[in-house]
Amino acid sequence: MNKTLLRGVRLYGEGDPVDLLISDGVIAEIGTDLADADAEVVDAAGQVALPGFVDLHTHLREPGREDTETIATGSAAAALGGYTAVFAMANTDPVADNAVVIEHVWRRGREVGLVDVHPIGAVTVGLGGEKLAELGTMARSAAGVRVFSDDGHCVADPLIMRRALEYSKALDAVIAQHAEEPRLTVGAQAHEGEQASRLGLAGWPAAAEESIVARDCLLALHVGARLHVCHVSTAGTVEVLRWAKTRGDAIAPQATRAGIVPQAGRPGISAEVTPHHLLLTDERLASYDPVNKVNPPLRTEADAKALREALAEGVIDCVATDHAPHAVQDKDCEWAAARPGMLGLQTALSVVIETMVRPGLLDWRGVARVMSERPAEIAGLSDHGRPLEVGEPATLVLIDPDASWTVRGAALASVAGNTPYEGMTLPGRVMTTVLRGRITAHDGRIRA
Ligand SMILES: NC(=O)N[C@@H](CC(=O)O)C(=O)O
Ligand SMILES: [Zn+2]
Ligand SMILES: [Zn+2]
Repeated sequence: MNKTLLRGVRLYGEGDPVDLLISDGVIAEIGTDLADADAEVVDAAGQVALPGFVDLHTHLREPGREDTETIATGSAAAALGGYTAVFAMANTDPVADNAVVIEHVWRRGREVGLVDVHPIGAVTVGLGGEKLAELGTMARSAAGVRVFSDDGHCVADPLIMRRALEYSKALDAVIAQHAEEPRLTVGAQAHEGEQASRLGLAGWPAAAEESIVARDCLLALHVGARLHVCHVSTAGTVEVLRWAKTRGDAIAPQATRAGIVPQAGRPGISAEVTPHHLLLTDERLASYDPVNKVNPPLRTEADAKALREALAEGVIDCVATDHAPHAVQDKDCEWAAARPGMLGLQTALSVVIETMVRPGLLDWRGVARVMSERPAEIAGLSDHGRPLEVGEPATLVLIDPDASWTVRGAALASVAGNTPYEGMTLPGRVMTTVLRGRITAHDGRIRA
């Protein structure tokens, strides 16, 4: 059966409920009282339909750390979280800095088939920050890489960063930067501020992020290339982005006159925020529980508030999970020895509802924008983040907006269980995820 009838959904949470007939991977009909004898019927009364989510920042850990996540388990977590496409970061072992590793991740993602897995290529060889990786070879591989990042590490050398931006421009790609001036974060354990002083933890100053973001925006504007800022965490970064985006719009014609042709089509400077930086703050560090350790660190309530407002306003373009599974032995240990990172794929939507929808900062159209349309646009995906209209790909998610659930790390699909939301009851539930007409997850279960 290649037909599915979704009954009683509200498109973007707006208007009266409609039925959606999916046939051969596309939305074939939208109307009321639709019927089709051959279709599988999904009763979705009262559920909100949005385009499938796109995560620009996922750590799938394969190859190398399959004891914490695999492409199969990470894809399952993604589908259960409402995602139809994820971008897999390059900090695997071996590093995805060449076409062989890239094509392995790409092929494995397709074999699993629950979500479109797009490998991100490393910017520098071995994430070492010294020598550019062969971006062109990765771009021309079967995976057609269009996002490059050394995430986990900052491309700290300004000349390497400039060259990376120049090459990426020629390849119609984007450089996603983990903005952290490494000289300012040597030994850092927590956001530099009152809480870190109280707890005796070495500080990670906001300026370590903001200085790199400012530098990279200037470089991207100078060469007319595309820059994407990963996991924005401070109010100051929001101010820098606001300035750079305004300047980007203003100087584009001048740049063209000076012979610098800006990369066409997609946004020049873009940025993401994680669900955990929207909801959690360094108040949580008082327990010294490393489940709260993440890079960049949890900041203050004033920062979180600025991030929520910037996301609502569009200064921050999208939500990305930075889903970062870690083994028990790397989390269940003393704070200083623990690895930074938290799970995010299955909790992202609920955290966005809690922090953005409930307080009235975003409506469901806004959720579609920050979790699907904008990330798809930034990465240049043409078949995700599409409007829910007849003839468009049936790549979508159905959400029960009134449900709530209690997070249990052990019950999540990831191999690892390091969720900071353990025991928390969060609003909204992903009911069904559909990828090109195929149901990948339904009612909390994967459909293989
Ligand atoms: N976010 C994290 O704290 N950790 C990430 C790396 C990264 O995103 O910088 C990881 O790979 O574990
Ligand atoms: Zn990072
Ligand atoms: Zn990351």
